[in-house]
Amino acid sequence: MQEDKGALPAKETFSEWYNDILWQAEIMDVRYPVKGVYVWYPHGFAMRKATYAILRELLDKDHDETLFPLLIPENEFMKEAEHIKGFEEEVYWVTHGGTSELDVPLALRPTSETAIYPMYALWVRSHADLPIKLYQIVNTFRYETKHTRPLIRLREITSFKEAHTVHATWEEAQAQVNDAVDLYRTFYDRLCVPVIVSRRPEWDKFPGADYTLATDAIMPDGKTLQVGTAHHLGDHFSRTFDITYEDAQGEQQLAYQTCYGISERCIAALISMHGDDKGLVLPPAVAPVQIAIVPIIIKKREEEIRLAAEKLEMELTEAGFRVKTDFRSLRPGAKYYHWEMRGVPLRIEIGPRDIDNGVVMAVTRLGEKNTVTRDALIPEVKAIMEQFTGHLKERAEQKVQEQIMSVSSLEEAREAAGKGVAVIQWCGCKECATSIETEIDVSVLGTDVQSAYIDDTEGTCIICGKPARPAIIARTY
Ligand SMILES: Nc1ncnc2c1ncn2[C@@H]1O[C@H](COS(=O)(=O)NC(=O)[C@@H](N)CS)[C@@H](O)[C@H]1O
Ligand SMILES: [Zn+2]
Repeated sequence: MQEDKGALPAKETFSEWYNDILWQAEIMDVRYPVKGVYVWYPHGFAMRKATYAILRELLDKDHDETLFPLLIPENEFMKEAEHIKGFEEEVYWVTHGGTSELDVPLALRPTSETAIYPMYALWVRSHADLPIKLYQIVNTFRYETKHTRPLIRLREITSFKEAHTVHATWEEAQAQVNDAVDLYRTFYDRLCVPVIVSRRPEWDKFPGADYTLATDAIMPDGKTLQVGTAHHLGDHFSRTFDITYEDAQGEQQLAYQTCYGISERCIAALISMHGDDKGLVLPPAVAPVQIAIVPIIIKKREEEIRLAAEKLEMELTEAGFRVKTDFRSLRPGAKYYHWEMRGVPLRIEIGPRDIDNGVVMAVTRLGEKNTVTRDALIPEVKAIMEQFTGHLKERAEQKVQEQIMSVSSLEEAREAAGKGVAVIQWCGCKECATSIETEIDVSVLGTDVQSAYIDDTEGTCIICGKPARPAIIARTY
């Protein structure tokens, strides 16, 4: 890719910064000629690969990965009334095979309940077949009419992890939803992204669910991004798709289900929360390049310095790091700029003086300088990397703490919603929520909030004065 792409906008002009970083750090090419559909650059794709490797590691502990077809026949898609209502405006249809019209139109999966559950009905016979815990990571299609945005609001969701589980009882499904939320917390912790978990209001739950627990990240502009959801489906789908099992007494019972999903919004969140005016700042766990070696060449000792750099790269690679040595004929400063833009957590400089003194200079992406003794290279680099991850977490937690504000009046809530998440007391009824949402142009994100920064005190509703519980409100993506 061409080197000089002009200056990155300052981070506080977040929207411009976000669009530009996708190009400057070679994450996505947004020039593909279909709205809401984008192309992964190799660097972005390597980030996706490392990020989803963490998600798979966590899921594979007690799920199996699988793959269902993309195409869903209309008769199956149209079976569950709530689900249809929720998706009929969003689903793409395939109506022809070549020049001949299909006898049954086929939906491009917006999510895969209606592809998977007819098969679950064939697979589930006895309680011994339960629980089923499967997931797939696929592309899904939603005809989004709101403003589309790379990684945030897509028409082709390229990295849609959807898990679908089947259980013998409502309680077991409830426990699974809680496990799913715990898994999401662990996943986002590994990305150093703080999240807030809450129960979506009834009118905002997943179509066909009993309830939805959502995971929200607070973006630098104060708007929240829903970066994961877990749904208790009750027996709504098992009734519709006849997923029943024979219990120990030989009786036919309806199964209980959950589903939970994450998309590439997880990457949007990690780019946005950690990045700065110089570009990406990536947690080592997801950085395609974890260490950039920059040799400081002087003519008369060029060969020796080159050899020393190659040796460094070999040792660090053998120790399991993802390393790149930059031998390009550019000034060191231009090389620093290049790797900082790509969010490389650690740069190692090696020049003639370093070789003479048996050291290397290790500089983290946050500008922390460490003189590392050459012989203790691996343990010291490992320690610096762990420390760097810790600093990223602290920095993100600090920022999020400033963006959560408990308020006791609508005026204060309006003020807070411009900067982040406002915690208010809400009685839980729709009328009060509607007046809050219309009055100060926010969404009621949810209740039963699980966050270290929000204590669960009782109070009186900000609108009607009735007994209330904490609820979070914010502007959202
Ligand atoms: N148009 C979109 N672009 C990017 N991500 C999206 C889009 N729509 C939804 N998502 C993400 O995908 C997650 C799961 O989508 S969902 O509709 O809430 N849930 C489901 O589809 C359920 N079947 C669980 S897999 C959401 O929490 C959100 O983070
Ligand atoms: Zn009220």
